[in-house]
Order: sequence, then structure tokens, then C-alpha cells
Amino acid sequence: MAFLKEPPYTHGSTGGSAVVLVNLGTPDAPTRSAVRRYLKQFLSDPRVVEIPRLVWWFILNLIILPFRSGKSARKYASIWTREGSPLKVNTQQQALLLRAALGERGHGNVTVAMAMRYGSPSLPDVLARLKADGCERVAILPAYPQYSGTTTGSIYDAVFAHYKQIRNVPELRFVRNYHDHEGYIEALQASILAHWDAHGRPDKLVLSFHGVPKRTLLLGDPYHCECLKTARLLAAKLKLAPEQYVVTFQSRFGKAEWLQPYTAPTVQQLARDGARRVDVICPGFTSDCLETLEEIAMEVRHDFMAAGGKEFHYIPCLNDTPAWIAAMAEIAEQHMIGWPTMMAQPQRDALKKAGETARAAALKLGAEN
Ligand SMILES: C=CC1=C(C)c2cc3[nH]c(cc4nc(cc5[nH]c(cc1n2)c(C)c5CCC(=O)O)C(CCC(=O)O)=C4C)c(C)c3C=C
Ligand SMILES: [Fe+2]
Ligand SMILES: [Fe+2]
Repeated sequence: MAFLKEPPYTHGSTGGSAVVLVNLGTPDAPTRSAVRRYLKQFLSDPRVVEIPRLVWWFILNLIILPFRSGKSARKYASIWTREGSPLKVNTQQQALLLRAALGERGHGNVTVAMAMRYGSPSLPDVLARLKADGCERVAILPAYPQYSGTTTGSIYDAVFAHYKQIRNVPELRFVRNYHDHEGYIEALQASILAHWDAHGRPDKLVLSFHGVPKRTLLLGDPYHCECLKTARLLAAKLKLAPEQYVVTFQSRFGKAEWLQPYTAPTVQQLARDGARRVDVICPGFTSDCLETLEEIAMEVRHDFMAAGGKEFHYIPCLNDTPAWIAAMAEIAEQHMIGWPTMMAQPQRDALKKAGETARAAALKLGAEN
């Protein structure tokens, strides 16, 4: 992974149009107090926990935050990098490369920014800065391929809440989902095939998505269906027979039933049933983060080996892979149709050169890390 040392969160000169890549968010530090602050903001969102507010206030403040913050901080500490939280470092890198990719496609007059739904850089701060820079058109690109009210819906809430306080609101476009976008599916296919070319094939490929409470599915959230569609399209691209892969859901939170089958027990059962090797990929996460690097690559690996498995491969998220950056550029482009984003040829040539320099610098930093 290539890292960036300095975090300028917006890239490119403002030609009046911007793409904002929005991810979930992450604590500012792997400490108990920073994790507590982050979890408090995240878990106070009524889109995330749908329990009557007063009841939830007591549970959150008297049980969850006191008990979970320290435990989560230790998990964050186990994946923290010199540059910070992997989720933030990856998203930042994606924004920089997306700007270069859009420039190469001619869309030089676009600012690319990154923002977090919870924590920093906060979505309201980033939207305010774009406004101050004279930005008149904003396309919101959530880092979630599958729509869920708990994630994408919550980004919509935050965008509307911010602009509610502003008289002259820019033109807005939202990427709702891209669970079936060919570029996204092909980027996943490319990652998996590259891994298999280097390491051979597993007995079973596990496609592990972040879970949500089962109740949200019954109430009409399309997330589960979109995860299954992603899995079906990906399996078809890889020409996998149904017995060669399984779809699971991870990161259960709380006592209620979440989408099933759960990842950890499924992988343990696979080991008990004689699978020697499983490969796990998390297609619903476009950046590696706590839930992939700690929960899957550490905890679930341990569970599989303890149940008798012999080889566990975690296939990384799309992160800054070229196929994914190209797909993001295409998705953004498709949501900016009609906007004056195209730059004249001499400016495009200069931008291309700048993009190459940025990529070379990023790769050099990556090699040093
Ligand atoms: C990929 C999509 C995600 C969905 C859908 C989602 C729903 C969801 N999550 C929680 C509770 C937690 N999630 C946590 C971390 C976390 N979640 C996502 C993504 C989705 N969540 C990511 C990318 C991350 C990692 C953040 C990072 O800093 O790396 C956590 C915090 C970690 C911990 O304390 O264990 C919680 C809590 C709920 C309740 C929910 C839907 C209702
Ligand atoms: Fe989550
Ligand atoms: Fe987790």
C-alpha cells in the first residue's frame, strides 16, 4: 500500500465542480478517549441504532462506551500505521489518485475531496470549505458499494443537514450504490485472480460483507439483496460453481439477530468439514480498516486455524489498486454528466504529468513503508 505523509484533504483547483469521497470514519488515535469520542458520534446516529433515543442514551453511555472503548482501542492499536488509521490513509490515497484519474480522462476541472461521516475530516467541514472555494456542483461518492440506510442513507442525512443551514445550495448529485457496476466487479475479480496466480486456489472462497440487523432487511433495506447481487456477479466473472464460494456477514454488534450466515462460525465449520484452505475477501469494504485487518485477517484467521484449518488467506480490499481507481473515476464521471468538467488539452497534458509525479511519489513512499 502506498502512503501519503501530508494530508491535504482536497486535490486540484476548483473549476466549480467537486467529487467528495465519503467514508465511515475512524478514531483520531488508537486510544480509549479518542475511540470513545468516535463511537459516541457513530453510535448516536439514529440510522445506525434504531432504539428509542432515551433508552439508547442510557445503554450507550452507561454500558457500551465504558466497556467497549478500551477494548476497541486495543484492536485499533493492533492495525494502526505510522500514518494513522488504515481506513483514513486508504481513503486519502484513493482521493488523490481519483483526482489524477479524472484528470487523465479530461475532467481536469474537478476538485476531489475526501470526508468522513463520523470523525475527521468531517463532512460539514469539507462541504463548507468547498463552498468557500466557490464550488457550485458537488457529487457525493460514498465508499460503500451496497446501499444501506445505516451507511449511505446516513451520508445523505449529513449532507442535507449541512445544506439546510445554507441559503445558496450547490447542485447536488449522489452516487447511491455501485454494487453491480462492471468496473467495481472487475476490480474485485482482478484482485482475486492476482492472488490466485501468486498463491494457488483455495478449497473455498468466502465473500464476507459487513452485517446489519436482520430487522432492517425485513423493513425494506436493500443492503442484503445488493450484497448477494455483488456476490453473484463476482462469482460469475470468476466462473465459480456454487460449492466453490460462500457469502457471509461479519461484525455483528449487540444482541439482536443480524444477517446470516455469520462469518466466524461459517469459517470454523468449513475447517471442521475438512477445508484445508479458505481465502476471505470483503467486497463491501473498498478500503481496508479495523473490520478487515483485525476482525478478518487476525480473529477469523485464528478461529479457522484453531478449528483445524491449515491455510488462511486474507485478500486485501480494493484500496488503491489501478482497476478500482479507474472504476471510481468512471462512476464519478457517470454522475457528473452535463457538468463543465473538461479541461483544454494543454492543461490536460500538464495535469497528466502532475498525476504521474504524484503516483511515483506515492509508490516511493509505499516502498519505504
Ligand atoms: C461496509 C458497510 C458498513 C455497514 C453496513 C455498517 C453497519 C453497521 N456498523 C455498526 C457498528 C460498528 N461498525 C464499526 C466499524 C466499521 N463499520 C464499517 C462499515 C459498515 N458498518 C467500517 C468500514 C468500520 C471500520 C472503521 C474503522 O475505523 O476502521 C464499529 C467500530 C469498531 C468497533 O468498536 O468494533 C462499530 C461499533 C452497526 C451497529 C451497523 C449497522 C446497524
Ligand atoms: Fe460498521
Ligand atoms: Fe468488528
